[in-house]
Amino acid sequence: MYTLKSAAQMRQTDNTAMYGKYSIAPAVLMENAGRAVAERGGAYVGGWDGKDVLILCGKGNNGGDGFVIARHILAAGGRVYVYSFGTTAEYSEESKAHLHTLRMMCDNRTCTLTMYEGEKNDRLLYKRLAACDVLIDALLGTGFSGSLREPLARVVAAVNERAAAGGCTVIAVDMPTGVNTDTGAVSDDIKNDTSSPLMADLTVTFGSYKRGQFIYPGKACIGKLELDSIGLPPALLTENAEDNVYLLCEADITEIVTPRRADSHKGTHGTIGIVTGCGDMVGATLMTAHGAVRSGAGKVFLRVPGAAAPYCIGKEPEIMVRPVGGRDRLHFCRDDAAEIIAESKDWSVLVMGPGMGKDKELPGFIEAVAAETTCPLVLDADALNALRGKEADFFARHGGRTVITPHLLEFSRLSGLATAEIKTDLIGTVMKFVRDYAVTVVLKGAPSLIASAKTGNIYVNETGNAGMAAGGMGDVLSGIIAAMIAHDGIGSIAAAACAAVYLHGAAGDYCAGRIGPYGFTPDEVADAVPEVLALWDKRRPLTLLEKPYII
Ligand SMILES: NC(=O)C1=CN([C@@H]2O[C@H](COP(=O)(O)OP(=O)(O)OC[C@H]3O[C@@H](n4cnc5c(N)ncnc54)[C@H](OP(=O)(O)O)[C@@H]3O)[C@@H](O)[C@H]2O)[C@@H](O)CC1
Ligand SMILES: Nc1ncnc2c1ncn2[C@@H]1O[C@H](COP(=O)(O)OP(=O)(O)O)[C@@H](O)[C@H]1O
Ligand SMILES: [K+]
Repeated sequence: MYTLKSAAQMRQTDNTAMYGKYSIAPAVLMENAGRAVAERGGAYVGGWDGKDVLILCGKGNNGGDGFVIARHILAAGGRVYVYSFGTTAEYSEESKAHLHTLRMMCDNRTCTLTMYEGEKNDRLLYKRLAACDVLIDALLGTGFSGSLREPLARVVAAVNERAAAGGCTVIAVDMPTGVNTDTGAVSDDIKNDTSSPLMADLTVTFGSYKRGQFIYPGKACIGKLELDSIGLPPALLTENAEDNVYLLCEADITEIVTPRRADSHKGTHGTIGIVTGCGDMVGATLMTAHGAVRSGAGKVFLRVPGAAAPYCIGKEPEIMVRPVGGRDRLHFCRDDAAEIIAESKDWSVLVMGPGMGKDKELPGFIEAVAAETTCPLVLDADALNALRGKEADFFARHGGRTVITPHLLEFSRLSGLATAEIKTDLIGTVMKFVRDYAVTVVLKGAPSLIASAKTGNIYVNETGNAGMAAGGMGDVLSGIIAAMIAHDGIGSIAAAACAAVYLHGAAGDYCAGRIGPYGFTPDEVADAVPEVLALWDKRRPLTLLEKPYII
């Protein structure tokens, strides 16, 4: 599992490394950073020998890295043309030191340094841009916010134009200029169409991955992403005092979803109660159940309103379908709650939401069931909509054993925030929501975020693909989450949610590889879950030495 840091957390890490007990000299960290870019960038472009490299340096420490990079590329046989957008006086002490060394190396042939003073320098700068093989973006890193100001806005626009024409390879130092480290928001001033962010082919980032590298639209600017420790102490890189955000990796999930015990029986693998559907919607119900079956649930009970039952019975023989109410019953009613509550005493987990419709009786039913049942709840779709306006009270009472799985629009309804506002800071918004409501959240999308009610930690999931942008994919996920909650030995609801989201996306990726980039169905994604589990079993190490990380 990788930690995804915010700009402030990265600054804190750097400061502790430099001024705390480790006492790493600031110029050494900068040296390591610059050297990492030169080495990794060199490998990416097939060596520096004979290459013309334009290096753009901002007035902050990102620019300081650029001075170091120039020195190493020069030593590796490249020609470097460095533009500094800061004045000597503005630079930090370590940047000043590296600027001085670079200045001493300038020979006006293989190494030039221009202190950019305004438009008068543009002509030669653009000529250099038109002729370079590689462009190094050391303009702005973690210090960027808002929209790009001039002259950087026009310079970045020119770089993008040249790169889009296939002219040069673009390597970003730490962050592409114009991408917000915390949110993935990008510079995009609609009044000024030249303020778009820099589009990199390769980004070499330092110490820890940053949140904005994994959230769109920033993620689209990163290109290939490489992480270099730059010699920072590992102990400083994994944990922060608060607000921890992690990237899920396969090893984290295979640790949670342990192989089946050979002597297990159907009771070991949980009994899933799926209480969904309405008279004119049974597809969602069946897809939810199918997701649970394919993810290894021991037993799956499906309870649907009477009118929906004939369309479910026998569709999948392993699912036990029972109608609620008579043959003319289209929706669940408040009075159905007692029957479900009684039955749920034998269930390991209860799913409500997919395809339940919007009948006015539904909120009363869902609230009554949730209040009386004691099993974990997975609430999706119509169950979430039914909670509107009552979520604070509901989560205060049942949040601890509940996973909610909204997509962006459902999350907008629940949080009362506009989707555009949520998108400006996806991670921050979910973090605040979980802190306020103490319920485990799966915010579905690309990427999906999982937030643990217990720890407030956020887990970013990268599996999945645009082929999954199709009706019913979320229903299958609800079933997978339920099966993972019931999975033998799973540590917590949040761990189950992380495992399920990762598995769901991996199954989607498997389908995209086997069937094609889109057009595969939710049921095919569910059917691919055992295939993914089989691949995991093949790759699994014999012994699991570490404890699960997600709690
Ligand atoms: N020990 C360490 O710390 C290490 C740090 N390292 C490196 O340092 C980087 C962080 O350095 P940093 O903090 O100096 O920030 P940085 O990204 O250079 O930008 C600051 C400048 O941005 C400017 N600016 C902001 N928004 C703007 C806008 N919209 N449009 C235009 N300008 C804008 C802002 O200007 P101001 O608003 O203050 O006028 C300010 O001058 C980090 O990414 C890594 O590369 C490595 O060397 C490893 C060791
Ligand atoms: N572009 C994408 N990349 C990765 N995953 C995606 C993408 N589009 C959709 N998904 C996944 O597919 C599922 C869609 O769920 P949802 O929107 O609830 O669909 P539905 O309500 O039709 O079942 C979510 O798990 C989401 O993360
Ligand atoms: K940069």
